Formats: sequence, C-alpha cells, structure tokens
Amino acid sequence: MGRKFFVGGNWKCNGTTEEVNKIVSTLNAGEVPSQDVVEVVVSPPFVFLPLVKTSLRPDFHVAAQNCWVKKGGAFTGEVSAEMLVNLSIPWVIIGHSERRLILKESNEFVGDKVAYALAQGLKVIACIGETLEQREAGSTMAVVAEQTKAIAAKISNWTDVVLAYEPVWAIGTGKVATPAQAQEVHFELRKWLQENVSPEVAASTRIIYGGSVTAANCKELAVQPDVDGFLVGGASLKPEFIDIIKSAEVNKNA
Ligand SMILES: O=C(CO)COP(=O)(O)O
Repeated sequence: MGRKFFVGGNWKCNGTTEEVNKIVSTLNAGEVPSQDVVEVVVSPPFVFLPLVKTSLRPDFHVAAQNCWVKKGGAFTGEVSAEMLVNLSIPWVIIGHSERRLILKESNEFVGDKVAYALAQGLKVIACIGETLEQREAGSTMAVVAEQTKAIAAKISNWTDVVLAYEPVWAIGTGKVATPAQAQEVHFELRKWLQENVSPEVAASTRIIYGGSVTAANCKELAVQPDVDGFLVGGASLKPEFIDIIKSAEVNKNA
C-alpha cells in the first residue's frame, strides 16, 4: 500500500499575528504538488489556530502542538482534545522531544495522550527520538522502540497515526541526520511495527523525519525508501517550506 508523503510544519512557540499572516500568505501562494501526492499540515501555537484555520488554503490542514491527556476540566493552562475537535482542528502533535525533555512527559504519559486524542477523533503526529548521549551509547533503537512500545500498548488502530522520528541532537542544531542514518532508524522502526503490531500497520504507517530539515537537504532524505515525509521546525517558518513540500515529487511513492 502506498504511503502518501506527509510534510508537517511545527511552528513551535513562535509568531505574532503579523508574522502568522505573512507565513500563511506565502503558503497560500506556493505552487505545490496535489493532495494526491502530499499531505501538508502546519502547526501554529494554540492561540493562532483559529486564525490560521480560516485563512489557510483548503488543501493544507492544521495541527495543535499538544493537548491534555484526558477530558478537560480543572487543569489550568491545558487545552483538551475535545476543544480541538470542537474547533474542527484535525491533527495534534504529541510527545515532541521539547515536551518530553523540558516538561518531563514520560513515555507512558505520551502513550495515554495519543490514545485519548485518537479516541476523540483527532489524527496524531506522535514524536519519538533519542538524545545525543543515547546515540553515542549505542541505544538509539532501544530508546525509540521503548517510546513506540508505550504508544502501541495504548492503541489498537494506527490509521490516524503518523510516527515522527526526530533525533534530539538534530533538532534546531543545523546538524541533520544523514540520509543513511535516517533510513536506518526508519527501517528498524518499520520492522519493529511489523513484529510487534502487524505487517499491515508496518506497511501503511507513515514514518516521517524531523531535525534540521531544509530545502537544501530534503530531497536526499525524501528518496530514502522508509522516509515518508518530514516534520519541519525552523524552516517551516520560511518560504523554503514550499520547496520542502515539493520534495514529495522525488519520493518513490509519488
Ligand atoms: O523539532 C522539529 C520539528 O518538530 C525540528 O525542528 P528544526 O527543523 O528546527 O530542527
């Protein structure tokens, strides 16, 4: 089964109304392959979601960057999955390394969040990835398998999940994984899904790469057989995001 190329733009905690309007104008004017070839999702901070949703071209979709682990209520500062559904926000990013490491979200907490968001009808970009220390210790696969296992333990349907492999040492550092490094982990992750979930889920689940993706390096990554797209941080705030979306054309499934 073909896996449609997926390009996500994670704007993180950036932007003013003026800057958001400018990014949206650039995206709206961009010439990109059709929705049959690439799925594009941008993720502004919560406060800009309604603005982006109403002003963004209809072939691009929006994602929240997080949501609460269960039903909303007395959880000051949190935003619930129900609220996202109420606002017709289709996607949510869960388990980004910045939340795992800075806000101490555990594997189990991330697994619970993914399960709750899916149960509410959201589609999930679930993030995993090792630190530099873990890579240097040779435990990359053990770490990402453990993170994936905590998600797999809580869900039974992977249809609405995109798995984002984002090595922490490559995020915001300008130090992109080599195509071989990305392919190796994506291949192993797919094998893990095959052995621990099912061959069908392994074949159909998109595994996307994130960490210093730019217009300059996206094509060599996009041609890798197990790289099904990207989750882009810094470059998603710039016009070059359009070029990254276009790398869908070099992907083998295009
Ligand atoms: O964290 C990322 C996307 O979620 C990647 O960020 P950068 O593209 O800025 O390295």
